[in-house]
Amino acid sequence: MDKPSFIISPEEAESAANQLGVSVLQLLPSLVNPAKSFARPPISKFHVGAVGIGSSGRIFLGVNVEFPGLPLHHSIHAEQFLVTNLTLNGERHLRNFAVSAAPCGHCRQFLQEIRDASEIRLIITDPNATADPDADSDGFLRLGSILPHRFGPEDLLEKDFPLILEHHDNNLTISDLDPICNGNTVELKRTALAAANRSYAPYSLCPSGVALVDCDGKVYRGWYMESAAYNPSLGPVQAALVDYIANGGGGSYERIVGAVLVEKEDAVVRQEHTARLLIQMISPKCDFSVYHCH
Ligand SMILES: O=c1ccn([C@H]2C[C@H](O)[C@@H](CO)O2)c(=O)[nH]1
Ligand SMILES: [Zn+2]
Repeated sequence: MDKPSFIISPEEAESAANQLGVSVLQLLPSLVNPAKSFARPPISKFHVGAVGIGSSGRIFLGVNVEFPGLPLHHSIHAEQFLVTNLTLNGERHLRNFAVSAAPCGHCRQFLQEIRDASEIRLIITDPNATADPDADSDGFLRLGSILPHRFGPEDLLEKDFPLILEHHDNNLTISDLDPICNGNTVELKRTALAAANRSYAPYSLCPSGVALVDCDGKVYRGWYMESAAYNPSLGPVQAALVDYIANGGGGSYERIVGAVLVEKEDAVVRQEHTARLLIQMISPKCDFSVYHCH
């Protein structure tokens, strides 16, 4: 593969694995280094790459992203980027992933939102990582073995509640969706509403979605995703930036010229102020509007 993209089709994965004489599973660790080169860590300069395979056979990449000028908790971890990439592309399950460094506690926790999280297998490609006696013969470890005694969705939700990668529709609407405003705003508003409808906010019941448009008129979107442990939750602007980084051709954030957030008016968890702060910091001239849904 000359230019690794953030998604690799099952056919491409198969042919790359054949060329290297390895299985598709063994291909994952070999994609971690190329993935690392797409990370955006201007604060730490520490590049993290995560490469996972979904139940469809597609391979997804994740990288870490940091935002100078803002507190560190705005950062996107590579594993969170990977989960966002999976959900934005309708992938229903993550079975195996490779990652350049041991996943931090926050990521181990965020991954708990995936059904049967303990059964997800991972391999840490850092050559300094200590060999784990619990690893399978192919070197992969179960997430459950590095996060025992888990706190997760089943502590707070009904057993069959749809989890982060599973289909759900929040059935949100905006009463005056198409008032007289220019076409661009209508499209962004519709996209942000559709994103909010896919938001995973089972703990606060405050879903939200963001649409971004770049200077070429290309639209990106992302939705808020919560963690049972609250703090590892990922904001809707971060999720939309995952789409921008994965599909925007690698440009700077200043190319983002418009942003729309859709959230509930009476939300107990509101994104508006944080979203404005982040967007203003990364693209000061970006136009930002908020619409309320019901
Ligand atoms: O599990 C982890 C641990 C750290 N990082 C990132 C966050 C930050 O950008 C940098 C330094 O912590 O590495 C990840 O992406 N995943
Ligand atoms: Zn992490």
